[in-house]
Amino acid sequence: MDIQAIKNRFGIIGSSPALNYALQVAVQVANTDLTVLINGESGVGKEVFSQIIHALSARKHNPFIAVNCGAIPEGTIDSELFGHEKGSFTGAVDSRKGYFETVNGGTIFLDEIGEMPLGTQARLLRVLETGEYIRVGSSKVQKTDVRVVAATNRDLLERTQQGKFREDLYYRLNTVPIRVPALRDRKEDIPLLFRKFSVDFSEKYKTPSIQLDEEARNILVNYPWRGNIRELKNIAEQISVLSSDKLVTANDLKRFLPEQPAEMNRLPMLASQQQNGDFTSERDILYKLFFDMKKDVTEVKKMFFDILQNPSMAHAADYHPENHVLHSYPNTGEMNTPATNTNISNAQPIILQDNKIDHHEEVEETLSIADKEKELIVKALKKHKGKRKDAALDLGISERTLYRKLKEYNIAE
Ligand SMILES: Nc1ncnc2c1ncn2[C@@H]1O[C@H](COP(=O)(O)OP(=O)(O)OP(=O)(O)O)[C@@H](O)[C@H]1O
Repeated sequence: MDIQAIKNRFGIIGSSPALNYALQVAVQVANTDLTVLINGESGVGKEVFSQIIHALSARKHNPFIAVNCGAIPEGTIDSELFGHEKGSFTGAVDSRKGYFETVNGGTIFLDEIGEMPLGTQARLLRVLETGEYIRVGSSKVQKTDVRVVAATNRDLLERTQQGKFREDLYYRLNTVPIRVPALRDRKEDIPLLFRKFSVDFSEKYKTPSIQLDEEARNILVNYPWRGNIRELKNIAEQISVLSSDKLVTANDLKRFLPEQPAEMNRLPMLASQQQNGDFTSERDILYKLFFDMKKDVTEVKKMFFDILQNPSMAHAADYHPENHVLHSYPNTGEMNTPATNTNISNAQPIILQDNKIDHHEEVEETLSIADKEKELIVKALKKHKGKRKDAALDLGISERTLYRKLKEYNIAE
């Protein structure tokens, strides 16, 4: 089948040889029942390969399901994949079919296979080799006919050496490997993707499509894109929404790229516009408002932390919110500070009008909730030697939420 037709059908942008080769392999292998292991960094677009393989196979009229092994807690993954019997564990009030049962005849895409617990790997190996599986809490062997396409952004061979991934399963899965190249290894695709996303977002947000000047284009092409296409798409969306000037210069672009201070990344246009004291659209004002509100939330959070650490500060006389001017918003003109004086690029720390407690220095460090959250996540993972389950427990969030946040903040483990 023609590769260009595949690209059109699945919305795949790019013409680099490495991408074309990966697509060629996917097309060739689709109509066999071979197990496929898709390899590539996070955000390179592995999932669409599994869809292509299913759609071009004889199973195309049967179910396809994508399961993210990294997002399912260890305690429930066996039951989700293979089902369980009533009463097999606390909370199993009914028996339930697993995906290998419901997808019988179709394809299962097991994303983040490297995160699969060892016990589940044993069950998976069995189903791959014999088509047999057993529901959790049952002793009855059942049969299924499911094709497995797996994906990982990890070095699975290294995981086998660490004892975290079964070697026999690795070789079983790796029957046909497909390597989806990182964006930095297919630089020629970057401008094409950016253009496509810019057009998509201009339609979505009903704004004129953004364009890059030559210098900006060079920066875009040479940026490392550790979050790959997902990151490029996010940046294109941010610029589409936030940039008032539709011809984006190198300086404009740099403000969006993560090497720059986080605050500037999020609100680049406001910073430049405010130098003129001139807000030109309602949306700009809204963004400014959100930004100020976010700072205030940070401040309130900090107050609580301070109170928790030092309960004596909680006495009414010390903390009456009405005594504190947290911030002023630009929209009403009723606040203490006129909008035009509020310059984000020179954003002053929020100073509580409280003469007993001076938060000045600490507040400067904690302007962004996102940065703080990211820092805590990295700390927790380090503390628990990369064990997501323990890190999530320590952070007081679910593994699923932790997983989402790792993606959101592009945290490599
Ligand atoms: N070639 C492409 N053309 C256009 N959009 C793409 C392309 N490849 C991926 N995308 C888009 O990039 C985003 C990331 O893709 P996807 O989720 O498939 O990556 P992934 O490699 O599976 O990531 P992860 O390993 O984190 O699961 C998606 O929004 C997807 O639609």
